[in-house]
Amino acid sequence: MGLLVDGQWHDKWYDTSSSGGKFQRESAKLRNWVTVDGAAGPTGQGGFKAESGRYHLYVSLACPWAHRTLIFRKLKGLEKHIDVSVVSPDMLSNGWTFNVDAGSTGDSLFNSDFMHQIYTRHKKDYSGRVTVPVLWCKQTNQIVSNESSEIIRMFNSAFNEITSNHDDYHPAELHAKIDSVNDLVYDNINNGVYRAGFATTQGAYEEAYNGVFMALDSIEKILENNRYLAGKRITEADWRLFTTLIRFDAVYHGHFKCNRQRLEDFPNISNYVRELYQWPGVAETVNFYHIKRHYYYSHDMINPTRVVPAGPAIDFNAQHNRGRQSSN
Ligand SMILES: N[C@@H](CCC(=O)N[C@@H](CS)C(=O)NCC(=O)O)C(=O)O
Repeated sequence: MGLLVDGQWHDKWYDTSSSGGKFQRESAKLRNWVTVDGAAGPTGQGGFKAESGRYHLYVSLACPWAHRTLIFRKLKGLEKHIDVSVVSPDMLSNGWTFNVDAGSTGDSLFNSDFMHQIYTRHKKDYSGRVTVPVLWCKQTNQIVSNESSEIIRMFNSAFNEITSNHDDYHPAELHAKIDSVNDLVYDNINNGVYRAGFATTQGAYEEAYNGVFMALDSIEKILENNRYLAGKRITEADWRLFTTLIRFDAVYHGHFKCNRQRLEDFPNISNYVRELYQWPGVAETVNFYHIKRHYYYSHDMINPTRVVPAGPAIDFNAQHNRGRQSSN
């Protein structure tokens, strides 16, 4: 684990000493948008027109943020149009690697050894964390975006004319609702589990832990009367939550100490996560070997023996009861 400073790799864990033991996530720095006609998006530069074969996605199958982009690539029929390289689950002194023996597909564009080489290929003297996902433009040889929440919005709409898939997971009439659910889920659940797991003081951990379960209790209530988080219709808010939920009992409950309850103990959430897991194409994006191996093996300051737990045994293919809610 580390970061680039003026293009040089430094092996360095997150510094929580100046923040009272709190983990603070660095915001993503590369924020251009692929658009239908190449016009600039809400942030960054223009020039990235949606075209088949022009973009490449770098992901980890362990990472919940990268997982969102893989799900949208599936749901939106983009597999033929956007190819993918998968890093190894082991993120050690060189950060993410393309070590094929350790579970990577290799870097199919440049045959690089390390993900940080993709960032320095983009900009020789890049400074910052080397995160996945990354959307790469093969035509201009640069990173378009390293922000998953924006990559899924590009995938949701920019390629519709190419794929003829007009499914919309961010419909205009639900923007406000989706934003409010996303705020609750991002701070307290998606990032909340990391804030609990990477906290280095008791107080910072407990604050994050309380947020995780406050938000899960709210979600459990929402799902009592609504099939999905924004009502009747599945939206990006559901997929953004799903990638944390599917990892929860396997990793966040134990490794990140989010252990008031397992998700299996929440009747609505546990059925809902099964419905989403069983959604066509989605199970293929979930890889529990990469998920467990990454966290338990890479974070040796949390788990110094690097022993990866064998369980839990959970059947995500079991029948769910969703669809019986009075949807509103
Ligand atoms: N804001 C980013 C966050 C991505 C992120 O933090 N990815 C993690 C993997 S789960 C990572 O690559 N971490 C490496 C690091 O922080 O050095 C997004 O949502 O795309």
